[in-house]
Amino acid sequence: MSMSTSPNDAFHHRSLSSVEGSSPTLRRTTTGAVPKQLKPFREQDVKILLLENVNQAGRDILHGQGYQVEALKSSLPEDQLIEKIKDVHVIGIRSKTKLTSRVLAAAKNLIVIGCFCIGTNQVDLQYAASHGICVFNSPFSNSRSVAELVIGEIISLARQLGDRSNEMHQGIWNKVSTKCWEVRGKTLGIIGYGHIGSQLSVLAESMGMDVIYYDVVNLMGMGNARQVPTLDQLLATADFVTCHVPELPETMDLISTHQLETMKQGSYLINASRGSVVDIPALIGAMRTGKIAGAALDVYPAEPAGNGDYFNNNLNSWAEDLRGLKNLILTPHIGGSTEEAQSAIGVEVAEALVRYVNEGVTVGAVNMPEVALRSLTMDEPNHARVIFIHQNVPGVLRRVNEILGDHNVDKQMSDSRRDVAYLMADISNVREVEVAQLYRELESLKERIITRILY
Ligand SMILES: NC(=O)C1=CN([C@@H]2O[C@H](COP(=O)(O)OP(=O)(O)OC[C@H]3O[C@@H](n4cnc5c(N)ncnc54)[C@H](O)[C@@H]3O)[C@@H](O)[C@H]2O)C=CC1
Ligand SMILES: O=C(O)CCC(=O)C(=O)O
Repeated sequence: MSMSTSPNDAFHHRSLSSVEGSSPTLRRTTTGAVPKQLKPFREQDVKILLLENVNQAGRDILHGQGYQVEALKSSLPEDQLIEKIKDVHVIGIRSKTKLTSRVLAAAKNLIVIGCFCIGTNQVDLQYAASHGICVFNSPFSNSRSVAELVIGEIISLARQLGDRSNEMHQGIWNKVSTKCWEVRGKTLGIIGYGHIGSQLSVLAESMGMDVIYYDVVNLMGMGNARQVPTLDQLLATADFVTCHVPELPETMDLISTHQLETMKQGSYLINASRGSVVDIPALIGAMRTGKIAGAALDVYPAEPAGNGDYFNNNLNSWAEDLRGLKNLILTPHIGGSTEEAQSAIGVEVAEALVRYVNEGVTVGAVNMPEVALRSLTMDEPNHARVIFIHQNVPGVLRRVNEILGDHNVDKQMSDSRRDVAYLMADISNVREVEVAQLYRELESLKERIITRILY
């Protein structure tokens, strides 16, 4: 049975008591009616693959639905991923699993991807959308954790804490104050003033720093922070420069030789965004000359799939040069790795996946139009929810409404995003045989990407 499409399986509703006991998404509607769980499938038929050690809180929510959940601690190399993804309906990943068009082409049953992180650059979002695969992420559950890590790094770099600690671990007492600074009164330059950048701005000002930021969008500064018109102006003014932009073609090597030359003598660079944003060989050169007095890197162009002694020249050709530098903090992509962030992300993304699988709701999706209708309730036993993902071309809605026309459409919503449109309609008083007929008719439309009927 293909869970994404078939309405033909036996009607299957859990008893109310078992639903209430287990469902984290169960809530009363504003009228007090209990939402009906919409399922054309048995929960145990829904196959979910979770990679990269998704937090237990998220796993519990998915297990609680009765889905089949396989959770692995690390990511998978492409060929193994292609094998594994073949029969799953849902995949959950973090930042390391690359869901390329090649991988997604093998995922014949996949209807939804959960990125248990902020970044979605690891997924071919357009390919996914054009194949009706919805993608969710957690847009800000780990922002505070990243901002706090950066605050720790600013102070650590200013005081050369990494070096002093390493020396003490080797038995060396090296009490120095030369080129060690307070951060009070220094200028922090934030590149990318989104969720993380703006949170960091507030924390930095509370330590007495002046904050400037550069962003491609005009944004209101928090507190006394000021937006500057060019990246070069930020680089020439800031004592500490920190990057919080997404991975995009425009942010590739955003900090390279010219930008490092533009920075102040003896300034510091932090990158906890994506490894492609900083040209690391150029940074190595700038640190060797003393132009850059210290740096902190949390992200790298190539990162290993799991934990182990992988940070060497086989992974990135310059890794051993980096490891030899002074006042350089290297962390293994832990910006969002706190208990608080991981459990919040686990809950947020798992709930979005459950809402999508069970109710077809796309609110919060990063590659699909956002569509929601209020939940069907137990008071509406013979209602069905039609979900029709289709190419966004003229005439489709007319044909869909011709098919739905013999039924009472209680409510309907449709929206589009680029080439893909998403229609959701609740129809009342339908019999199972009619559901199957509706399904067949919608499937026969040439613009159809995915049809799902939930009841
Ligand atoms: N190290 C880690 O563990 C983590 C890393 N991240 C990375 O941090 C990035 C930023 O996260 P958020 O602040 O939540 O994203 P966000 O989307 O809230 O903010 C990004 C900001 O960058 C701006 N921007 C885009 N292109 C730009 C450019 N060329 N120059 C200047 N500004 C530009 C945007 O206008 C936006 O204001 C994420 O995309 C992700 O890659 C996120 C979480 C954890
Ligand atoms: O912790 C993770 O797996 C990834 C964090 C990250 O880079 C993100 O949220 O974009």
